[in-house]
Formats: sequence, structure tokens, C-alpha cells
Amino acid sequence: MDYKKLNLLDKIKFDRDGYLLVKAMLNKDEVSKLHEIAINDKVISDKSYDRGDANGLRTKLALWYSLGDDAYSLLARSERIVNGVNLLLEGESAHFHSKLMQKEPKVGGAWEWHQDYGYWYRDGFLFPQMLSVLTALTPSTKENGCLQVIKGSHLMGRIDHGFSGEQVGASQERVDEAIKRSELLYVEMEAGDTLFFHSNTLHRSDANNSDAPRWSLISAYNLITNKPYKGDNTSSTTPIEVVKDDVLLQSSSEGIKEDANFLLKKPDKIII
Ligand SMILES: O=C(O)CCC(=O)C(=O)O
Ligand SMILES: [Fe+2]
Repeated sequence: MDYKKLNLLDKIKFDRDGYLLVKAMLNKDEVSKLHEIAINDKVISDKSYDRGDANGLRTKLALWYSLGDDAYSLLARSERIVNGVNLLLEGESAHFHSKLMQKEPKVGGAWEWHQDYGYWYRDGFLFPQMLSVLTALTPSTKENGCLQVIKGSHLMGRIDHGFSGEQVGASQERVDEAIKRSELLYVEMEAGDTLFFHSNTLHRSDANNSDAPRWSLISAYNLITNKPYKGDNTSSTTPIEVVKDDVLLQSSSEGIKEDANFLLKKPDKIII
């Protein structure tokens, strides 16, 4: 089977735009397998917590650090993803954390404008040599609150972030100005599409007012040399044990293990 491979042209686009959308990164069988595992994953639902938006709507998510042999990790460790991330980060990457985002129909809340590095800066990462890889497990549309990005906003550098309800958001003044000058894109995705985006790319999403769930898997990566100067996180500097692309379909791996190192919600902790 042919798997997508990122190339230098992709790298040029990513450097210019701050994101790169790869259609059908996962084939139909892979994404239905992963989706099926996710919706039946008792450990995930057990370890999920929710985050309120300004209107009191809540998005569920589960977040864990170290990679294992579960199906989500097999994707996060796969050659196609890790080689792509290494190309974009220009060096060997480590896996910071992964999260399963569950934006349910009618109740799934919005995310404020932010940069992921706006959060991670506070975790002690000195350089924004980090990125996120979002794979859609269901279709992601304007109606169910797909991700929105401001093209090229990663080139603005880190913007101040402050609390906005239970979330942390980027300075609205800066965001408003950025939107005047740059394109705001709604990143609509089919299940199996993957979006790579820079840790300084401004992004947000609307609440899910539709009847369709929006589920996605987001894995965050760090350049392995970018060791945070505080905190006890070791995953972000641990080499990834890369696996072949076909392992996701071939293996009998299922959901995540009960003892994976999950983040249990601490309201004062900026980690998302
Ligand atoms: O998937 C979304 O709607 C936004 C989530 C996000 O940006 C985050 O978790 O950092
Ligand atoms: Fe984010």
C-alpha cells in the first residue's frame, strides 16, 4: 500500500503558511478502525475531562503523554507521521502529548483563538520548535466546529495569552489585527485527513451546533533538543520508537491502557 510522504514542497508551504493539510493521510480502513476503537474506548471515556467555553458549552478530551502500543500511539509513531514531523521541525522529534478531542453534537464547545506555544511556553519550552498533528476521525465541517487558522500567523511570533473563562486565549487586539491582514481559513476535513500546524499558528474552533460529532486525534511533537527547563515531563525529550506504516492496520492493538500517563484535569494547569 502507498502511504503519503511529506516532501520539500510541503515543507516550503508549511514554512510559509504555518500549516499543511494532507488529504487521506489515513486510508478508509485505517480511519474506520481508529474511529471504532476510539468510540468504544472505556479508558478514554473514563479519563476524559471537559473544558467550558465562554457560553458554558463543554468539549470533552483525554490527554496522555507517553506513547505505547495502543492504536493511537501506532499512528503517532508511524513513519509517515514521524518522518513528516522531522522534516517540518528540521531534526529529530519527540512526542510531547496526544489527546482525543470529542466535540459532541449540540454540546461541544468553542475554542478561543490561541497558539499552542502560548500554552507550552508556560511549560518551560524555550523555543517554538513544536507542532501539532491533527487527524480527523469524523468529517470536520464549518457546521460541526472545524478548526480555523490564520494563514501565516506563526510568523508573528508568540502573542501574549491570558485566561478567558476556563481556557487560555491570545490577545484579542492582536488577533483582530491579524485577521484584517491575513486570510482566516476554515479547515474542513474528511475523516482520515491530517493537518500539521506550527505551534505559533493562531487557531480556534466554533461550538458544534450540528447533529454530527467532531472527533479528532491531536498529537503534539517537540524537537528533541528543545528540553523544557521546568516540569517533570520526560516524553517531550524521549526518542520515538518509530513503526512501519502498515502496523496500524496489521496489529491487533486496541484502545489505550488504563495506566498510560494521563493528564487529570487541574484547572490551574496550562497544558492543553
Ligand atoms: O480541535 C479544536 O477544536 C481545537 C483544539 C485545540 O486547538 C487545542 O486543543 O489546542
Ligand atoms: Fe490548539
